[in-house]
Amino acid sequence: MLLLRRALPPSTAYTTATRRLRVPSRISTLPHPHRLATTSSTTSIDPGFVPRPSDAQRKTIYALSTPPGKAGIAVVRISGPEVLQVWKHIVRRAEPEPWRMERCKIMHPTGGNMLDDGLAVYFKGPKSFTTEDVLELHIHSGRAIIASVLGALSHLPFCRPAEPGEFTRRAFLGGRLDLPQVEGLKDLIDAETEGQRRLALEAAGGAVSARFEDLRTGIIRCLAKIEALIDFSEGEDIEDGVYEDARNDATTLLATIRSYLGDNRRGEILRSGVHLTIFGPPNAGKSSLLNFLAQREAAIVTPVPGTTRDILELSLDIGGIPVIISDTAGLRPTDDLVEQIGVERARKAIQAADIALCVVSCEDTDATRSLPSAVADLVTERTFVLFNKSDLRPDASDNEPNNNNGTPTHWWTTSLKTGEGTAEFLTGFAQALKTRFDLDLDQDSPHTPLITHARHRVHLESAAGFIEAFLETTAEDVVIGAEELRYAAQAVGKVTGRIDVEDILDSLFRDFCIGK
Ligand SMILES: Nc1nc2c(ncn2[C@@H]2O[C@H](COP(=O)(O)OP(=O)(O)OP(=O)(O)O)[C@@H](O)[C@H]2O)c(=O)[nH]1
Ligand SMILES: [Mg+2]
Repeated sequence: MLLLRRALPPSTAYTTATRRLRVPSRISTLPHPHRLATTSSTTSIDPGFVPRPSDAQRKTIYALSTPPGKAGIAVVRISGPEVLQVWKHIVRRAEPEPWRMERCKIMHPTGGNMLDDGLAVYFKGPKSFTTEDVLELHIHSGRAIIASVLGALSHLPFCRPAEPGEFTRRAFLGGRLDLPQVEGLKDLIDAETEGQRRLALEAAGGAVSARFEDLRTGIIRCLAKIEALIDFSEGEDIEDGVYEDARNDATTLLATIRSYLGDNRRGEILRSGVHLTIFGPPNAGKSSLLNFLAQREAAIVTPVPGTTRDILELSLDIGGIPVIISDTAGLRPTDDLVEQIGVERARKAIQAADIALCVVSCEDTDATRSLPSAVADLVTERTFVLFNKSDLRPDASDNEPNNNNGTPTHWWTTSLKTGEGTAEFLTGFAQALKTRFDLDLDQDSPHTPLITHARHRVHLESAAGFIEAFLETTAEDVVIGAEELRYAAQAVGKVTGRIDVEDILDSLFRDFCIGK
């Protein structure tokens, strides 16, 4: 049996621990929009109503939720405590049956004229997107119809137009979404490639939050063991090896966090795009390659070496991966001031890139495929190489590139003029990108990167720092150790917006096995 030395007198230790656990900024205790004060008088639509409530008082918001313009359907979303009043004045029917779509006439609340013949569905809170009462009006999408319906809603004194993102903000405040889900929802709407869609869907669905929450729960379990040591007075016994258990758990948690942090920024890259810089000697076909990838004449191509001077950037989808490609000036010594600046910019772009693709003309290499001196030092085993203009050197070998800095792992031979080798290049290049960034888009969630936003990384870094600090403490300093773990849990909780550990601690303490 391990007998514990108390770090503080019993009463002090208990109150200190209890007080520390009460984190006042608990998100879930924020006033729920349903509980915000509204008065029955604000529901009046008497035109002579004085005074009109301020925007801040008008809790029912409305907005067009679909893009404006001509289309089959537009959806106007209304959320807040006065939704049933909106129904009464706009749809003019008896109370709606929740979650059931109803065909209805959309009427002007004061004018009495019909605005459109559409559909309406009422989502009774909290089973709605915002957790408030929500009404969706499905109307025909045309500028005049949309304007008339939004104009009609503006006549209701208890309604106001929603601020950007306000529906999602209410969903967050109502506890319907946490921060990674909010980020995921935004990323999902912004997603332009398959990879981005999958990543964002996972976050929006709550899987990312669940993984962060597992991590946080793990830290709190560890903390619970340390708190147990603090709370037992001298002479009381507790299971053997609790402190060692906590240290082992903390070591495992630290390794897990470190493995998330050492992900080569896969999630951030997949979300925001791989930065790829095309470089090489002048006239090798760099701009031709950019145009081939973009499937349009984005860059000027001429037989004159030194055509490209500045950096030209394009965003493309290559095999489901978002890629931001930069075409650069050909690298060569030059007296031309403008070209010198272009070459300098090219060098900086190579350094800043996640990946670089060196384009070399087959004419500029020999049978051993030595790379031209202007680029040789910039090509390493992490650079991809494209030998272009194979039509001009039908005898060109298929050998690997020969370089002083290490042999590139991926290279291809093409003629962008005849199209020879371009299909193999495209497939191989997309695969090489996936391999390089470990982005296997065909795999299911266990492979999905956890960190997709810089703020996730910041909070995980600080959690790792606190766990390391805990591991540096000894059994004599359990109170300080507990504090470090509590900070670590809070740091992870900041990712999801959950920073209160008390609820989990309570339940863990209840279940915690104490050998007495
Ligand atoms: N024969 C042949 N010509 C090509 C091929 N690819 C590009 N070209 C030509 O090579 C010339 C230079 O192409 P660019 O794409 O402008 O080359 P670049 O590397 O961007 O050149 P700079 O911008 O001057 O550095 C143009 O006349 C292209 O039409 C190819 O595969 N075969
Ligand atoms: Mg060019």
